Amino acid sequence: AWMDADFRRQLSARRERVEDAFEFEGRKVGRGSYGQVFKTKPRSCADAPAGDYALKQIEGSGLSMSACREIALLRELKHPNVISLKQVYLAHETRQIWLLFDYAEHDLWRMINFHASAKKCNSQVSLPPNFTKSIMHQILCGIHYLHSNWVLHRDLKPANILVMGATSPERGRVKIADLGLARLFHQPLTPLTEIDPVVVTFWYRAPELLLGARHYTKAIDLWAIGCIMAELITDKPLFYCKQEEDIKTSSPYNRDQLERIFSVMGFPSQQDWRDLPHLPKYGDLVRNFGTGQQYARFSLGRHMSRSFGMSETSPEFRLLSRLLAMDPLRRPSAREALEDRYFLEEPRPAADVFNGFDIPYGKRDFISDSSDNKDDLARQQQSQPVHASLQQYQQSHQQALLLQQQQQQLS
Ligand SMILES: Cc1ccc(-n2nc(C(C)(C)C)cc2NC(=O)NCCN2CCOCC2)cc1
Repeated sequence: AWMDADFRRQLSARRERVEDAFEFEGRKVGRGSYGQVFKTKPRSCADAPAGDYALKQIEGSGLSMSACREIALLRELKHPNVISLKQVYLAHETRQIWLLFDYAEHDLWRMINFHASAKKCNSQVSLPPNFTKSIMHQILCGIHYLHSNWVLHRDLKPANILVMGATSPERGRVKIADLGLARLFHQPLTPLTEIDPVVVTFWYRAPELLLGARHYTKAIDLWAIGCIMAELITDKPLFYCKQEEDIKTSSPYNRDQLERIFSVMGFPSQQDWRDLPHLPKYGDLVRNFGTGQQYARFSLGRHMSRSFGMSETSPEFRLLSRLLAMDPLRRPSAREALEDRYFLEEPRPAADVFNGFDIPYGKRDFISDSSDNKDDLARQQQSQPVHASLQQYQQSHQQALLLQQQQQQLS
């Protein structure tokens, strides 16, 4: 071995083991193709500050390409709205890699599902008037930081927008993360469904990607942020499209997803999107949709005003329509979006997106090894979790609230 055996023994004896520093038995909160995540607390002997941490055990063993990329990328990045990597543990015996992060109790996927379910049974949840504005402001700040460092996210969706919980010193702060799945391949053309049986969702994918654009761009991230803004306002995915089971298409062209986008946005004219005819899949588009006359009367303004009573002259709508420009060249940069009037007028965005309001969401459930966590699978599909019934969801939520209250009384 290249290293003196005695020196290796010394290093090994001194190396801090993750199981010695953290308690994580039975505290798994997430699992997917990327690995698994535990909610942990440092043991008294550890030198980590008290509080909750997320321990991600990377799938596979040894320094895989993705592990290398995640560590190399995260250790360079430091911004309040981007998840921060606290520590890396290399278990030499098992060649396991563990990443330590701050723990985020909430994420937009669970939060939006909670509001959607509450709406369905007419039990309104009170939220600050600047709730959407605060979340949007922090997402754009985080993405502006990433884009300034020439880091593209490529897979922005509600599940990847984490929010710190009540017990965190950063209560109500947005942290952009990437829980994996789309991370292994960078080219937009690689069929992700080959690496993971879980169907990937196209609801947040920009139209140019669906029409064969060969490279991710910053504008692709801004489109996804527009989709997230609409979903925060309406509690429904703007471009919701049923996922055919195990789509094996290797082409990026997804007719149903494009159909959904056109039925909300209208069909892009030559004036709207000059470069459209130069996209690789333009031929398929013409074959499937012709001149798009059937979408002539559709527009985002019509959709948002008819379905959600949103005024087309409101600053909120104007920013939304800028972000959802069909032509990527017409979408604002993150900085230009942050300078939009929407963020300058009252109520101003807050550092705590809950603005001191009680946080109504339950804590993350621990998942057992036996049962596949349908929530986790649904989250990866970014499709709505299939709750056997709303009552079941409510009951489990009520139980969670009750348990939380009992725990608070005990502590
Ligand atoms: C291969 C690879 C995978 C992920 C990343 N990646 N990229 C990001 C940016 C900076 C773009 C937001 C974040 C991560 N990793 C995680 O979020 N990791 C998850 C952290 N979470 C886990 C659950 O608990 C909170 C922290 C990079 C490369």
